[in-house]
Amino acid sequence: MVRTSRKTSDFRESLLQHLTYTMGKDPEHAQFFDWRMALSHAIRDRIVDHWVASTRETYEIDGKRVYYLSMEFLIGRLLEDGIVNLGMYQEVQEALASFDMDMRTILDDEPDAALGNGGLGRLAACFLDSLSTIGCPAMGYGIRYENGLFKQSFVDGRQVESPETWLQEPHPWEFERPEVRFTLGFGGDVIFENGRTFWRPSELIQAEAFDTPIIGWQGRWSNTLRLWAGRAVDPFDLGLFNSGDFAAAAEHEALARTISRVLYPEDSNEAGKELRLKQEFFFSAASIRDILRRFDSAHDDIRLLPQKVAIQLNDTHPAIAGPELCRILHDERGLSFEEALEITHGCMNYTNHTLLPEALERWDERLFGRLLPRHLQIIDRIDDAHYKAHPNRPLSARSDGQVKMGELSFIVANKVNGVSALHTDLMKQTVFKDLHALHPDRIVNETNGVTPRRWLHSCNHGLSDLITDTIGDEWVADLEQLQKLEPAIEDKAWLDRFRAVKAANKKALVDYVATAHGIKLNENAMFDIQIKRMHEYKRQHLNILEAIAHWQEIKDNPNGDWTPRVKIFAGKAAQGYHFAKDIIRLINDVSKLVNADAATRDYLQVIFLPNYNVSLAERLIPAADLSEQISTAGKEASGTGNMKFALNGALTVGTLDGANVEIREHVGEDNFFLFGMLADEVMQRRMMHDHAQQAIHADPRLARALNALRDGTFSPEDPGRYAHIADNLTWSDYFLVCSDFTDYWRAQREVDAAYRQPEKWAKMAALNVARSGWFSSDRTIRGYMCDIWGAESLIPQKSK
Ligand SMILES: CCc1ccc([C@H](C)CC(=O)N[C@@H]2O[C@H](CO)[C@@H](O)[C@H](O)[C@H]2O)cc1
Repeated sequence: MVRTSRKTSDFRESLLQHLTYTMGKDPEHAQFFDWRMALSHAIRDRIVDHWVASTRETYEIDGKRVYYLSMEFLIGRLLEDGIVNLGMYQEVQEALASFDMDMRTILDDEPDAALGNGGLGRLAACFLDSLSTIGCPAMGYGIRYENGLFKQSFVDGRQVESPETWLQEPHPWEFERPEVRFTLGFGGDVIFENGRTFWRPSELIQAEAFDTPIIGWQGRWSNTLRLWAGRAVDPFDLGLFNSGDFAAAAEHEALARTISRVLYPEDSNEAGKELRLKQEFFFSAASIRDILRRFDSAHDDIRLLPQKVAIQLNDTHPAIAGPELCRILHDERGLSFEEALEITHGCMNYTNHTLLPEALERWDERLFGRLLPRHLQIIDRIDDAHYKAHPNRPLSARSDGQVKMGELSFIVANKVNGVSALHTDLMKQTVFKDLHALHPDRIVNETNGVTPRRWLHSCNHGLSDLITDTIGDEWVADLEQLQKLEPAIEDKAWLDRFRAVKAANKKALVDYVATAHGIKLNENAMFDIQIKRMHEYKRQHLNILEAIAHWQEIKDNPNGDWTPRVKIFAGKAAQGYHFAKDIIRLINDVSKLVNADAATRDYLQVIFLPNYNVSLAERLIPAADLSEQISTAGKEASGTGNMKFALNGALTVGTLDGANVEIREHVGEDNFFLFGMLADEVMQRRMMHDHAQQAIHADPRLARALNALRDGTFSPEDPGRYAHIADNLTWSDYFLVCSDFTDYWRAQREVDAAYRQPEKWAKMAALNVARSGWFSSDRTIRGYMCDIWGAESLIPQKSK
């Protein structure tokens, strides 16, 4: 690929250069794809300069490096992120306009990198943006899935999944690193020879690195995201090919690629599948090898490792990295086991993201022992060492025929953290109660955050410009400056501009939904949005039950003084999670009936948008009036969507769960619609065997709504379709939908009343914006740097 000059100062020229020499097209014949690729390369050129400089500086300063190991990075699109972080939005817009190209059209041509399921994966992506913006030398390690999270479409209201083949077209944001390959093993046996123990794996595979630069705000620093792809040790067997067995000849390559072929779509139910464990070991072991190779290249005393390396385990999925580091230090480098474990302990840290029992990884020891025989032995020795240190409290990672990755991560880790204040407290009181008693200083809290670059500055230009006009633009990298907006909120003219911004965002969403789905939404209605993975603890079924009861009330009194609402849902259900899929179908069936109901549709519309992903969230959140954060208290570890909505001027109707608690503390209880039982009340209520029947008996609205599920109102062609949902809610209702219904209804009516006072509502919404600065992932990362990693920023910090 010959290029005369790599980068001209004039961006338009650089764009044209790449269209011509990188894409081999002239403006007259170029497709959107060609323009996007040319634009991506022109932006990438400018990012690479910062990347190379940051990488060189990291080596020179040789400070502590952070390694963030995650099975998921829910990145979304990267082009606009690069343009915005380089501060080139205007310049790019003009350059494209000079070729009569619309920037939005080009940006929307990019596929999402959907390498994650939900909260955990998106948090990892926000963290990468903040690590670079702060200038903390760090590297993300993960898997380069050829297929991201499945595409969702609806057939007769049912979720249908199809492969997400984001890599079928060239991906301009990655650099293949053929020189960075590690050979890894599985299976085999453990042999003991002249005093040393060796693992002799029976199956070998290679991990090849693909690097993506992660540029920070104003391009002051750029870190690397290194994703591993499976490759065969010997990809092609010529002998088999010549014998005509063509498939067998290429089998090794196909088998090797299987390991990085697809993301497991479960987001809170451990599959326990062998391939999943192989994926976890594959990327963890390759990352440990790469970390040691880099350390060895600049240091010759491995005992220094904890001073130079901090590893963060994003949940238990990479937990095997602990025993793997131990194995290498002991088996290969000859350190005593005690010393190997001490060094490992000094480097490793673990973040827990869920208390759901079904989401805690517990591997069958036979499967584990067959795949990783030496690691099982190492884990036993880790348990022995822990037992020796705490003989009176036998707590082990391996027990009852299982390898418990939560316990293993806790025992190996230096610091363990939860992701919201409530969640961290519940960790100490429940899943890690015994271990916390043994290690009272190990658990710390680091409440989640979101990057204000993508989730305000980039996705909500109207609000971003209004804020910058009012307080300058330093807020983008110092979000707590939003507080400076508070005086302006008292100014009617300012509030009118704030309201106009929200109205414009709602109009834009109405146009998008009309174009993409042919549905005309009432833009003057309240936009009430619940977008997140489908799960019973997130209670999308409580939301739709309230909508049904509301619809029934409007039908009773169509001329009543109702507050018009549009209820918007979006979210994927794991393939095997049938109850969640049935809730999707119910919402689509309710939507079909209610939206066609002439008597009520001016007051209530319901819509379920397909294929929820990062890019759709960037469209929906700026247009939201109401944010639904209605999980059963004690179940949502934190939530991060809740933060994005508050930051974009939506009011929250929510329970005291996860980070809702801290959002309400920051924005003020008058600016938050609270309902529902507290976490400890939930435990109490669940003790009652008939808690749901009692609730139904006490609330005729609830009873009537449930009857509509049973009598086929929403499925006349198949009346019994939703009886099982009504039965579940009546006879088990583990997530207390019925017991919280009445209070939820009460809160929603308060929401209606508040929305009918536009000034009051706008003030409450603007105060949510002004007081959400603390929920920046920059604040969260500074917490990790200080409390857990002991890492420093390598770029001069702006003086306060
Ligand atoms: C093994 C299957 C599996 C896969 C993913 C997970 C994740 C931990 C689930 C997840 O995404 N948890 C969410 O993490 C967010 C970031 O901390 C929190 O804000 C959410 O509350 C939490 O549900 C559990 C189990």
